[in-house]
Amino acid sequence: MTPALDDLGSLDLTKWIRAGDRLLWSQGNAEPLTLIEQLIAQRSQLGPLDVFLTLSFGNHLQKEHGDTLRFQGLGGLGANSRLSRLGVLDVHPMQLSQFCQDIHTGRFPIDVAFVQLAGPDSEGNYSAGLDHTYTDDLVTRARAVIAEVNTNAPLTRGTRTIRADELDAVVRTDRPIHPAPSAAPDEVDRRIARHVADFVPKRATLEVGIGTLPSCVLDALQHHRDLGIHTGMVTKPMLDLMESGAVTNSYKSSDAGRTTGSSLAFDPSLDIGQYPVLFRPSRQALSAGVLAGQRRMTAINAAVEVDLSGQVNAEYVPGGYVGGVGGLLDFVRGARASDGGRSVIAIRSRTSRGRPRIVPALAGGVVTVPRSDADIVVTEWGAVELARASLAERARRLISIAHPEDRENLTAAWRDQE
Ligand SMILES: CC(=O)SCCNC(=O)CCNC(=O)[C@H](O)C(C)(C)COP(=O)(O)OP(=O)(O)OC[C@H]1O[C@@H](n2cnc3c(N)ncnc32)[C@H](O)[C@@H]1OP(=O)(O)O
Repeated sequence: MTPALDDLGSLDLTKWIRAGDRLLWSQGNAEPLTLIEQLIAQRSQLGPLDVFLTLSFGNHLQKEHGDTLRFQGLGGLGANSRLSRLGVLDVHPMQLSQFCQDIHTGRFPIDVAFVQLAGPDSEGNYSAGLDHTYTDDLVTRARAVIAEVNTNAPLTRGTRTIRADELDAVVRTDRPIHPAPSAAPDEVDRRIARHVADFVPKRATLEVGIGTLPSCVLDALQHHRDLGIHTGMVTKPMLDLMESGAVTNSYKSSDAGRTTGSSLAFDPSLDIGQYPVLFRPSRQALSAGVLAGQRRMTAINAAVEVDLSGQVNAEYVPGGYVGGVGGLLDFVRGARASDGGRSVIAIRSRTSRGRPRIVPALAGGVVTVPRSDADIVVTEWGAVELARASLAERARRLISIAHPEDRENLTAAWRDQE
């Protein structure tokens, strides 16, 4: 029988957490902030703990919490980049599919899980709400599962619901959901989006990464028809395309008629129950066979930088991690293995500080996508295809879409490398 803890005052984490434990919690909009605050408050009573971080939108963790909490994680995704730049985040470079599979099998053991849930439904069961990425794996595998049920989290259709007797403790809250950061697209983003849209074939199944650029790409697909979506995070622009008829999911090879995702970007104006969306754990959604089996799987993702041979860094900038492997390599390889599929890496040619993003050598030598997996690279200056091109041809093509003021330096650097 699950203890009902109606207010946080009755929650004493020392009942469930032991010194040396590894903790993992729901990610993105689903971070259980009440439980995290309680962990921070009680940390000195709990002893040293490994806190494993995935995607975070809030700045709740501070360097000084490192007195007891050892921060580890998949990278500098979202707000975790701050911890990396402060030098207190130990990164595990893992593909998201493998990470979730390893939690599921117990090869990457999690002792204590904090999960944000929605519900209960009319039968008394809970939904993973905004994040199905690894919630099922945590509930199945962790020694202790503590749930924060948020009345603002929507009930979402997953592959299963969570029974009350699978939870060790439940805290209820009506605190607002922490929003994802958002930035308005500018003309450069729109130019990139138009180039990307040219590579989206009829009846393609799309994966679109998160961030300003990918949202802008979705806006550029308004005149397409009968597209499908099989992605990581489901966002409002995707649901808008479902309403307009650009996305029908009719030609998908699996989950036909439904958009497939693993998490939902929270938007208080959305009634997600009205849309045919199925949320699957990432270990299923990112499985190589499922992605390769999709019709014209088209993966569209951002990156930090691309080198002249087509290697992609989506993780690291001088000074720390700002991204991670995430589902990027899973989607790139799945798209390339799919019949008629394409992988598009879309980047602005320079950062906001004028640093080139097409470079002779990647920062810190960090390769997220090997050059043998390169397909299409797009900037605001155009799009080039790298698959089946020689190294010399790749360099020539990539220099042609670099910022015009960087092309001479890049050409000289390439000659030096030859
Ligand atoms: C479930 C799934 O995972 S689905 C698949 C999608 N997931 C992935 O692709 C995982 C890997 N990708 C990512 O993490 C992200 O897409 C990123 C990091 C590559 C890009 O994310 P964005 O939000 O567009 O990053 P953005 O371009 O704003 O860069 C983030 C920071 O790095 C800096 N930066 C970016 N590129 C560079 C560069 N080449 N040199 C120096 N700094 C750079 C930016 O200036 C910015 O810094 P700031 O926060 O101080 O302003």
